[in-house]
Amino acid sequence: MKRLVVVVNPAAGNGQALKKWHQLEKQLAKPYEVFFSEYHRHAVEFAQKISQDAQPTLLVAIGGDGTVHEVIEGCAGSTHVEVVALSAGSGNDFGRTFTTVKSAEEIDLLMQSTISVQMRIGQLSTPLNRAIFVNNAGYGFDAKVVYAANRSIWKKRFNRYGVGKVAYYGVVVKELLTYKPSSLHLEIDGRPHQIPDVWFVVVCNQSYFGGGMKISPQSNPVDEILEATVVSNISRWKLLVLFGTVFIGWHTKLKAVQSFSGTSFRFRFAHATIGHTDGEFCGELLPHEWAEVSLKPQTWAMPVK
Ligand SMILES: Nc1ncnc2c1ncn2[C@@H]1O[C@H](COP(=O)(O)OP(=O)(O)OP(=O)(O)O)[C@@H](O)[C@H]1O
Repeated sequence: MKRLVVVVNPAAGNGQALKKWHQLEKQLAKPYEVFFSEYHRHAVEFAQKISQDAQPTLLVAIGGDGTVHEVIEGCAGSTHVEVVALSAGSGNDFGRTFTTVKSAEEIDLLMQSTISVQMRIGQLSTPLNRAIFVNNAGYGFDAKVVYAANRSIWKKRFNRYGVGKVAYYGVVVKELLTYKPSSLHLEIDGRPHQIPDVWFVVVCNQSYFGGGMKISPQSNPVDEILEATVVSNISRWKLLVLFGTVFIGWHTKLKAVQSFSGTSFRFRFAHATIGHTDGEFCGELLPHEWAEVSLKPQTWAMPVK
């Protein structure tokens, strides 16, 4: 018999996760355990503990991409812990590709199921940092927006009134006006590419990033390859238009957008550039330091109904 454990990030989706949990707990059949994360990466520590027990477990992560990322990181490599999300964040890119649940009935079905699939995890290594990603890892303009938005006092203030996205768009415009593109040296399975004037590079395990933008339409988390999208040599205002076309996947036709596929990526920038994995800040890459991205031999188990 599987054990049911629910992880709730009370901060996710501006309190949406907590609301969804309160609705769910009224319908959920006992027994179950519930855990509330109290700080950044708390859910990693908890999922690690859970995966040390030998008991087969279904872990339901209630939150956004950051919460799902932390839970999967904590139990990566364990075959007896299955992870499924109940999307309650502001972006929820994970749920656009991977299985999610919405109700107690769906959780009940997964509790009875004996089938799960192994999904691959991406891995990012820099001289100072090592991180996993489920959705994508990016460096440049997009990471700068993530970083600035998460620290914006306006986001917190606007969030109180449920309009946090207004602050987010404000950050996008500010970064659009001030971000300085940098040249990129990118190697894919050993093949070198020198690309000047790069706004960002994002390596994807699935298609979506930034809350529904189909940045990498060909990415499929069950294959053995990753795709990198590089946006370069484009004016600030055309970049804004490009972000509009990303939602429908038309950006790949633009000259400023290059797509590459492979199993192992290495890159470095001429200027210090910050990065993210699954929308979580993952540190700065100093000029000429290498970042390496590959598919990790490890996997995480996703339950099947
Ligand atoms: N109790 C807590 N208080 C504040 N932050 C927390 C707490 N628990 C976890 N966190 C952090 O909250 C951050 C945001 O979580 P998450 O990404 O799930 O929500 P979101 O940002 O609303 O959604 P999305 O990433 O889909 O836009 C994560 O970095 C996580 O580490």
